[in-house]
Amino acid sequence: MKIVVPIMPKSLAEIAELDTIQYAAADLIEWRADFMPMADLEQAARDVKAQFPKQEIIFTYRTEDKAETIISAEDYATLVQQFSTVFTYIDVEILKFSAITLPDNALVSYHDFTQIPLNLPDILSKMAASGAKIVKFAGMPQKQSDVLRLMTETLRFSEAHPNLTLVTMAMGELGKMTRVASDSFGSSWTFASMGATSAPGQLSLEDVVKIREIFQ
Ligand SMILES: O=C1C[C@@](O)(C(=O)O)C[C@@H](O)[C@@H]1O
Repeated sequence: MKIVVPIMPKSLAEIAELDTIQYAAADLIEWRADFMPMADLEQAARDVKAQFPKQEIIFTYRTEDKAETIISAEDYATLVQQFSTVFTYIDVEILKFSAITLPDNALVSYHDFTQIPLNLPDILSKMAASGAKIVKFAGMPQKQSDVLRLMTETLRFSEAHPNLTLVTMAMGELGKMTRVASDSFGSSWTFASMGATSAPGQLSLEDVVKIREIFQ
């Protein structure tokens, strides 16, 4: 299981202040660009790359969880085109922006902040049908059986699509175990935090590293 650590800088100054040595154990860095003013994104992209010269970086402009992130489909598509060539992977909310032309390094994602939907297999199938090589789902369980269902459906889907990199997690307190047990149910990556979390239930990078050492 690869460990992804999100960074969520709100300004160029915050990028400059990042203590990047602390991120050494991360296999991948996720730059959550949606916290930055749009006008600073180009410069910020250069600065983020300079801060993490040796690590693979995912560019993510999340719109699903923020009512205030209002972006037109055209502007979102422009962002995807512009930054897909700059970073290792680019997160694309494909079910929301379905008209988009996916770049080769797209990682398609869908989030449900209220539930683990009963049609999770359909959601995964739709995302896989986009042709992306990496498919990610994060949902909010309401009960323990939701967590088990996410794990069961993930395992089933990963076995049916062995060439796909599948990434799933249950958010919140109930879902914490999915963040350390990814390998055992067919999810390839887990997201861990450094300081502030970018989603409820994320464990710290330090804790995930420890747990991974015990499991391996
Ligand atoms: O898609 C994900 C997963 C995530 O929502 C999580 O639950 O850890 C955190 C986000 O930063 C990332 O883009």
